[in-house]
Amino acid sequence: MGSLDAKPAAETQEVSIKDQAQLWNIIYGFADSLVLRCAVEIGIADIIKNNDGAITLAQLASKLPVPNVSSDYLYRMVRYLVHLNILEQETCNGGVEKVYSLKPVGTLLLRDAERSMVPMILGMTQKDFMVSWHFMKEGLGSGSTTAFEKGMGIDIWKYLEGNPDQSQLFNEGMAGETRLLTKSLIEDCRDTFQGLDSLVDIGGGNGTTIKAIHEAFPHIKCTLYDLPHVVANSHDLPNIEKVPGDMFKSVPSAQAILLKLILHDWTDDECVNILKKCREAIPKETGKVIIVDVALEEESNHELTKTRLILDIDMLVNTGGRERTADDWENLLKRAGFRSHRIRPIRAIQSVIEAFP
Ligand SMILES: C[S@@+](CC[C@H](N)C(=O)[O-])C[C@H]1O[C@@H](n2cnc3c(N)ncnc32)[C@H](O)[C@@H]1O
Repeated sequence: MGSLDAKPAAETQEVSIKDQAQLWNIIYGFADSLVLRCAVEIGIADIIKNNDGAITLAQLASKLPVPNVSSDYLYRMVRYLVHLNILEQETCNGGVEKVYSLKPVGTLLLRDAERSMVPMILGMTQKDFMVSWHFMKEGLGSGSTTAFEKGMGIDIWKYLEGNPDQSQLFNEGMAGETRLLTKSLIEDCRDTFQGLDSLVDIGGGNGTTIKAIHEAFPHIKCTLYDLPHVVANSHDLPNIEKVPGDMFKSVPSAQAILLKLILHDWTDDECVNILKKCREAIPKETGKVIIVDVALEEESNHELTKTRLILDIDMLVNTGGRERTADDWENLLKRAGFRSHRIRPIRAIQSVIEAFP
């Protein structure tokens, strides 16, 4: 008898309270996102920081930008944030009063912190960006149309082009979210950049990444390349050339090309198209394409696997792209005509994939 036959019928298997609770947690997963959004909207993290790092509920209520705060409502929100490991709760005055401070994750909710995730939280949880998740079923049978397009009637890049405020939030969100990633990229892959004389960051957003690379390696001639409306609103970038354009039409020439969080937005055929253009834009002997994207290990129990799989679903729903396994990368790079490549893990959710023409 095969092992499949050995299993009892599914409906006769024991189901525990724990199983049921697990499903409740999944059903209400959106509560985590939206309690977080509310915490950001009312600025809890900054209020705590500006109160010397610790605050009582009454103090917090008095500093919120909301009239007549209900202390019961606020307490229950704060209690949930403690449970989410965002706030720390301690007691003082002989255990009578509770005092709240920021856990390390909570510091990512500070508005002006270098690695703030506030724009990303506000961007990803705003109503327009949640519509696509309700169109997953329609996306399933759609061929080339994403759930985002099904829900919003327009693809994500056109939507951002027509909504400057959302576009700015998205670009700031990407920049904030990837500051830690860029730090790991620079620190863990110094040898990748050290010998380069020129580098183009394709789809470089508001220029945060290329600016950091230029600061770490000032000898490299750096270029930011992105869609015209994105380049027009990018940071002031001394000594960095800005080139507006469409990577599906052409890419500027350089010794190396950086594709950071780009290929996961596109289908395999679209990636092959982009990668072929990149291969033609770099020198055959000394050139390379530096890809920064997830290298998915589907079977792994690694602590970051869930995050990587969530990002894959995000790509599935919103951009039509995907997160890729080592085999997927190998196939893609072979199809685009690259001679060899190596995947380098860094201290990040993503890895670095160096591809040689
Ligand atoms: C997910 S963001 C990544 C931004 C940045 N590389 C980073 O790591 O934060 C994708 C970027 O690709 C850009 N993009 C989308 N379509 C493009 C195109 N056809 N040509 C050039 N850039 C494009 C977007 O404007 C956006 O800045």
